[in-house]
Amino acid sequence: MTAAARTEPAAPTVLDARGLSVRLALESGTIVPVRGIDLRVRRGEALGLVGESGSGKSLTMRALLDVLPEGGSRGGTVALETVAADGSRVPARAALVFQEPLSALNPTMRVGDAIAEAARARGVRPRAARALAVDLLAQVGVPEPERRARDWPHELSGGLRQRVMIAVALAAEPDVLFCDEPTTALDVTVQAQILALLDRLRRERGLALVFVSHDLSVVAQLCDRVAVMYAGEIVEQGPLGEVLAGPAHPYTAALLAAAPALDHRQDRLLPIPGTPPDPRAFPDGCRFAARCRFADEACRSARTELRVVGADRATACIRPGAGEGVFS
Ligand SMILES: Nc1ncnc2c1ncn2[C@@H]1O[C@H](COP(=O)(O)OP(=O)(O)OP(=O)(O)O)[C@@H](O)[C@H]1O
Repeated sequence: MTAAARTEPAAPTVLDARGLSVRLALESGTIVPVRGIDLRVRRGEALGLVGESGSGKSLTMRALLDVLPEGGSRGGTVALETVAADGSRVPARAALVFQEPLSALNPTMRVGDAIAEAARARGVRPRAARALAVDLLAQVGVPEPERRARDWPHELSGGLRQRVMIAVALAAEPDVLFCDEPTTALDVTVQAQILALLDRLRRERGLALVFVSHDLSVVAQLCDRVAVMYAGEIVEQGPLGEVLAGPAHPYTAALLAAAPALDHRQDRLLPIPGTPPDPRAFPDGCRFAARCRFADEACRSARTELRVVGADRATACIRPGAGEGVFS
């Protein structure tokens, strides 16, 4: 796989979020851990949403799907629909793949039945749903699919379980597949196989992917575009190759320097010095300023809005490119 753009420019939009924010009502008060998120994903495109733990990736994804935790509400607009050439709008179907399939798969259901159930939820008849389950197991690379369809989730390895989870997701015939750290729990060889599978599915089916990860080098293997999150905001967005070659935000540059080598000799993220701010007390101005070696007074009082810095590229840094080359 390469990071080259593979998406037709004219591919229709399937997901369009504008000014998305998340508000959480907690016992200790209300917080806004995510704000001002603009995201657009086209058919067949893979968008990576990357950032450290706690940056708001999962809440953003849950807000996009309107499945926020208790006490959560979203602001802004989310259009999960395809816009045809004639301008008509058709709702887009979405499915979700999690990090830990064992907790997502029903332990009392054979894996074939779990896939068939997902197909039946969109009206497929029982016999056809069972046949589809075996077919989907084959499509996601599960060997001996007829036999494996009768297995229980706990009988499968982590990699096979993740393939089953992807088959469950595909049974819903999604236009957009949301993946939340789907390979984080897997060893690097199996991780590469699952990424290759997701890449094949999007090419064969025109599936759009929203791929959430803390690991930029994983995102780099799969995605055409990347949105970098920090402290609940997108701080940089653009085509993957361009962002990697010349990060326009010092946080992206720091993430890049901390990312495991693309050859996976290193399997964990090296921490960036300092810690992200608490959503209960986000600072005014640039939220990365306290950890940024280029920050000055202007940064601490600046309005951090994404600014266009090139074709299809945006950064929230008021000095785009300040950290370029310094962290690497
Ligand atoms: N139910 C909740 N109650 C209180 N705070 C929450 C809740 N869910 C998320 N948060 C807070 O919102 C912020 C964003 O969380 P989120 O889970 O979206 O981050 P993330 O980038 O997905 O992190 P991770 O990679 O660890 O999942 C964090 O500071 C988190 O502590």
